[in-house]
Amino acid sequence: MRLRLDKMSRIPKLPVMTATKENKPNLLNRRPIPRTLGNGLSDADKKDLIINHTKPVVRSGPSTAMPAQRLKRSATAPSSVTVVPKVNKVEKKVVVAPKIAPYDYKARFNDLLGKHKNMKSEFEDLKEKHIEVSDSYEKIKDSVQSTVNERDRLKENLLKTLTELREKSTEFDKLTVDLNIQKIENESLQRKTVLLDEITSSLKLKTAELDKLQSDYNDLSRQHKSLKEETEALRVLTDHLRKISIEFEKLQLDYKEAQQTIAQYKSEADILRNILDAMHKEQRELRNTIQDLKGNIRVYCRIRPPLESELGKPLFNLNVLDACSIEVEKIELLNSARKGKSQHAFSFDGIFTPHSSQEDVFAEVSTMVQSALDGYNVCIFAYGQTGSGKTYTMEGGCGTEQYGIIPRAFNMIFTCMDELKRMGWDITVKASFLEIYNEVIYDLLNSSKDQENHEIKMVNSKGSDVYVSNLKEENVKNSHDFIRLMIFAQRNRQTAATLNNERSSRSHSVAQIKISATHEKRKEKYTSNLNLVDLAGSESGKTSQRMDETKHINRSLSELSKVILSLQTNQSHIPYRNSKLTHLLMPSLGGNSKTLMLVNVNQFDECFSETLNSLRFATKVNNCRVVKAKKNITMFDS
Ligand SMILES: Nc1ncnc2c1ncn2[C@@H]1O[C@H](COP(=O)(O)OP(=O)(O)OP(=O)(O)O)[C@@H](O)[C@H]1O
Repeated sequence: MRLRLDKMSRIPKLPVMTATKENKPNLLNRRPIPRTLGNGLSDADKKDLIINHTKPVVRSGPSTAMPAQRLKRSATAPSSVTVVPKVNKVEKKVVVAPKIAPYDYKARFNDLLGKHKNMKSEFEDLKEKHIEVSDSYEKIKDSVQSTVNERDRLKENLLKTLTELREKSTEFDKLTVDLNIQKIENESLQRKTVLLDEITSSLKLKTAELDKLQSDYNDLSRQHKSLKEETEALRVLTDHLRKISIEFEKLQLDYKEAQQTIAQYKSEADILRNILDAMHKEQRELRNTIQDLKGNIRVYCRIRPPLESELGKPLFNLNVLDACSIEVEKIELLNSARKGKSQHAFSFDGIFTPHSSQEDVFAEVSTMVQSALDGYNVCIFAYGQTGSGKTYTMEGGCGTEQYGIIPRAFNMIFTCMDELKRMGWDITVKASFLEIYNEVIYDLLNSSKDQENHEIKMVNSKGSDVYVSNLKEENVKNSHDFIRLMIFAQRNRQTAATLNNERSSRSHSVAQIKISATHEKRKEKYTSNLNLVDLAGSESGKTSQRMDETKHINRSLSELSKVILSLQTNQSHIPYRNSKLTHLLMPSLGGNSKTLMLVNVNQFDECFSETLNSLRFATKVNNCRVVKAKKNITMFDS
């Protein structure tokens, strides 16, 4: 904008022309051009010329002079008018006529005629010239007219341009003024902008400062508020403290008294703890003495009730004579080989009738579990023919009420462990599950098909303890852990049974629990093994369809019976190693252990002979009284 204005300012200002009469351009003021002949002759001149020619004129010389008036007029003619071509001067030959006598009229007439003739020709020339001049005049007139028109148009254009120029100039002036004003305003605005910028930046600084101050203020107010609250709380606390300090002083007195009382109680508690320990010891010893008196091999008989599906089956007579004796009786049909009555009485450490619950059974067995906790090796096994209730007795059914000896033993161990821990014992429990099938050991905690080779090996050179190589042994922290492991082992056993047609009935299943206890204070420690065995069905070869398995079972069961008999008769050599089962149970069957056998029987007529066999075997075992069991307890140095 400024650039444009600058450019405009360079245009020279034109004088402002007002259309007054005086100021009008000369073009307008010019007088009309007088109509003249081409050489500037007026009509009067032409008349003069004709008259003069009619008069005899005596001329001293060729007359070239134009009439003065005509010359004068020519001089005033505007210079701008197109130059009119000069009229050729009529060249007049001055002929000096001979003097004619005044009387010679004829001569004079002839002379006049001559003159007339000359004049006429002259006139004709002039006339031609007049026409010529008239033509050129007309041309000039036209040209003048067009020039005038052109001039008028130009004039008009000029006027228009001038007006426009004047308008533009006025506008330009205005714009210049506006520009100057704008410039001034701009400068002032710039100054104001700079000022405003400065003010803005200073305002920003101030705002930031204000914000900081505000946040500081907020912080301070918060602090003030919290301080106020704290002060209030402190005041309350101080009041409270004052009260407490009064109470504290009282309490201090009470505390001193209490300390004295506690010291007194402590010494009494120590005495009591010692008494309790002694009592525990005595109780344990008494319990074990009772067990010793009862015998370290104890045998119980459990009679299984018929299941709903078996209610129609014929039963033989089974009379429970007292808490420890039963009588079985079968009346043989008259046409059978053995006619007559077959009656047999048996005595054991206890009899569990078909009405005895799992709890009843465990109540008797629990003393054995307690012995394991006291540091004795214990072996509990269920013996009997297939389907007599061995697995039910050892493992049980669904639900806690149906729990058998194994889960109940574990629950008891963990309950007692808490008490033992309170008494200063640190106890760890490990469990493993195995199966002996056809004299081969299978790890029931290993679900892989390819089982490793498991061998029974000595723990030490004394040969008092054994272990099974490559057998998984799980640390058990609580009874849930144990139940989980037991279910896992049961599933593995069932899978093997499905693959190997009723294998579970034909294999011995052993749950091994290893208890390790340490009493740091007393420097006592012991380990004990609790073997819970579900033996294979004890069918005789005659009734069994599967001879191979039966042979193995019967061999291991007869080896078990041999071991028990050797123990009974105090033999120097006990044939533990003759079967995997006796070898494995060696630490729990020897002199340093307690054994409990549950002989399971059922009352079906068809099972009479097998029942008799089982009861006879159990009687043999029951008659066996091994030497007094020894605790595994030892002392250790810290
Ligand atoms: N005391 C009992 N009360 C109720 N049901 C019982 C009892 N004893 C056993 N049973 C039931 O009898 C059936 C056979 O028992 P179980 O499987 O324990 O016999 P088993 O001797 O272990 O047989 P196997 O040698 O084939 O393993 C099972 O259904 C079991 O639940």
